Amino acid sequence: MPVTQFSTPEKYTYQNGFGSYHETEAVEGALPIGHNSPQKPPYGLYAEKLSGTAFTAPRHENLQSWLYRILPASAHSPFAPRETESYDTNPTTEKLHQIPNQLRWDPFDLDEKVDWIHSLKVIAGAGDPTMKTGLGMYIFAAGKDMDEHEAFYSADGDFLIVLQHGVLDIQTELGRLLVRPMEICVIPRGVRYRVTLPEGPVRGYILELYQGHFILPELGPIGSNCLANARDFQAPVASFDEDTNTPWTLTAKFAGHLHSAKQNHTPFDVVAWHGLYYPYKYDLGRYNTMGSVSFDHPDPSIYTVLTAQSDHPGTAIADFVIFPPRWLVGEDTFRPPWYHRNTMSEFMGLIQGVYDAKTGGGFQPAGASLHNVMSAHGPDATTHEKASNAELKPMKVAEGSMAFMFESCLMVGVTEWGLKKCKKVQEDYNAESWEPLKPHFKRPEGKPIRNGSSGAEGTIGDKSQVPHWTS
Ligand SMILES: O=C(O)Cc1cc(O)ccc1O
Ligand SMILES: [Fe+2]
Repeated sequence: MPVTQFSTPEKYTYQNGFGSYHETEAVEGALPIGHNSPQKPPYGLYAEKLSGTAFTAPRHENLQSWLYRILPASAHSPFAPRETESYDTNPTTEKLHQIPNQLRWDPFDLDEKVDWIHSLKVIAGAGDPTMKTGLGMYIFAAGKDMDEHEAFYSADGDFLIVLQHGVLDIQTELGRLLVRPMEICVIPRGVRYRVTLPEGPVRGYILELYQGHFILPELGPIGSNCLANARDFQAPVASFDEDTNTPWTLTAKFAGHLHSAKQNHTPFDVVAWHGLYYPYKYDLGRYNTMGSVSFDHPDPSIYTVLTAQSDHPGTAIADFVIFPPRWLVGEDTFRPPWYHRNTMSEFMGLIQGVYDAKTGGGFQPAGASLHNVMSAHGPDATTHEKASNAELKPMKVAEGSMAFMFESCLMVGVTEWGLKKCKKVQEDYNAESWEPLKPHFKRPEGKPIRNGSSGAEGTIGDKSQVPHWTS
């Protein structure tokens, strides 16, 4: 797939690299040299540290940045609870429905009436932000800019934002990010930002990671490149406003609830910063997709963009996986995903196009599905019929399409909103997808039926079973 080439408006300048130590100054000389916290930082700025990991986290995990700003982040009034009755994104305080059903949702509606903060609806989750465990999955749909003088942060986790519709202009303390169709971004815990909508309503999905941070997946035998390449991740450069005489509201999401404080200066006053803890974005069109060039359908882990590992290596609290346009060439292969049950839970969404495992029409852009721990799933009957009879020439699939998956080792509960209030759950998901599957088994004539007997016959060494391309 050709790499997307967006031209970037001047206001948005980026520095490239995932996990890179970045430094940036909007005014030359604003970054102290050699020091982090001189007695008097340059130009009368305050030095402030923003820690995304414990001070003592091992070096390879340690994430922090030094900010040089006009006033420190602490210069605000005490927080007061806000909309406490109506606003709750904490999966432990809302009743979660733990159900083994396969679930699928119709496309979520755009909502012109709400701003970014009030657009966040938890659909499913596991764990607890107060214990820094687990994750929350959100649908967002907003149609209004945040108030001109309001900034937001989540103390609960890192936001991985998967945009499905529209454009997000995100002014963060560390600089500006313009997130466009087919781009994703990550806003780390605590980073303050304001979202405006230059092209009208927006919609998408969010994974909030209550524990740890995203990293790039290991490449193993693939080698040192491919999948999402580090150089394609873009962090903002420092950009600041000078405003110490305007009332601002600072709104925090803390344990799933909103709290607001007042301050008389802009939070976007960081003149320079350096470090490893910053927001970033990534264009999914740059993903270098790998696949089988011989036979069989590989595990979808080969499509991982970002992963957040549990304490057990290889087992993710959250994998962000995409299904980009790609060539399928497998010989004698059922090419769509196999039927399966997974110890991991799989939440899927569709940014655009048609997902190649669900060609029956029920999985639509802006919709979603959840196949929880051990909930059986796989191609719908329409897809099975097509794929098991298709001529196996090289074929480009998912052209113009982008499905994705949030995969987690945790069993995820579905919120009251997700199961009922949103009114998008498809009652006929199973009836449309798998119940129409027909048995094709034909008992071979003249062959003995073993049924547990200790017959010695087998296929090992039977030349007629060897695939034609190896014989
Ligand atoms: O269930 C799904 O559609 C996601 C998925 C895709 C794939 O190619 C292999 C396994 C898998 O869970
Ligand atoms: Fe699956």
